[in-house]
Amino acid sequence: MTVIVLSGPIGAGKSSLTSLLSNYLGTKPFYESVDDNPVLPLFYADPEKYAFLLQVYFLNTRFRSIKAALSQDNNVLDRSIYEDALFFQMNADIGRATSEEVDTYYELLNNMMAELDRMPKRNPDLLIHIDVSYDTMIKRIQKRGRPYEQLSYDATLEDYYKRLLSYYKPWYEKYDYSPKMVIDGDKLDFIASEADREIVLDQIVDKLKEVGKLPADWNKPTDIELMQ
Ligand SMILES: Nc1ncnc2c1ncn2[C@@H]1O[C@H](COP(=O)(O)OP(=O)(O)OP(=O)(O)O)[C@@H](O)[C@H]1O
Ligand SMILES: Nc1nc(=O)c2ncn([C@H]3C[C@H](O)[C@@H](CO)O3)c2[nH]1
Repeated sequence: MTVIVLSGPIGAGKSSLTSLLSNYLGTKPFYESVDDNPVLPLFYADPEKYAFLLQVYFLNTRFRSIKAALSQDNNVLDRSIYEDALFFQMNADIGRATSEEVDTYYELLNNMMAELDRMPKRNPDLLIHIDVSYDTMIKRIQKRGRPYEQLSYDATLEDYYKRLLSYYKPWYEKYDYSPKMVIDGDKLDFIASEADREIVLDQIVDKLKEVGKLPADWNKPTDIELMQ
């Protein structure tokens, strides 16, 4: 049984790959709460005021998801608790958190991670990081069309998104909770191209085999459904 966590910038394709992969492997998907997240629009309207609240909201939902995922041991998560501090630290670095909020956040996060350390299954089996350039990221954000994420809503989002991207490389290098791999999200269009879809799924299956986590009873499906 496997627990796979995905990572990557906004619009990289994590939700899309989560649905594809969970169908392909016959596992359960866990999606990040976005459209039902009441704090997200508040954050984009007034980031200084809502950065801490939004982070606590995400941290709480991510803690719930990773605990359920590790307990059930047969899942794909479209973003996980391991990425939470990347967002918070980046927002803190641009002055959107007081030092008391920073201290409280890290204390809470450390408490949660210590809880995970006490679980029978403590870590995921694989991290799949989707790497995208700024151009791809912005195209996908436009394609998906959430109003408050558009540059036309707030021109300063360009800097925010570029800064966010710059935090991912060091984060990925440091991540050591499980084996990891990168998917080239600029080159491989696993939505529109069936050939690219095959390549991405083959890469993931090969990696799962390499780390001894491809379930022995798994059979390659003949028909890959995209549940979008
Ligand atoms: N490889 C791809 N090729 C082309 N379009 C894609 C690809 N992956 C995702 N998309 C499209 O880009 C948009 C964003 O994708 P998705 O919602 O999966 O991203 P995400 O990484 O989950 O984003 P977020 O971080 O905001 O939750 C969607 O409209 C999706 O159809
Ligand atoms: N500030 C902040 N912290 C997070 O942990 C976080 N996780 C996701 N997001 C934002 C990015 C997309 O708009 C949208 C969907 O990913 O939610 C976050 N924003």
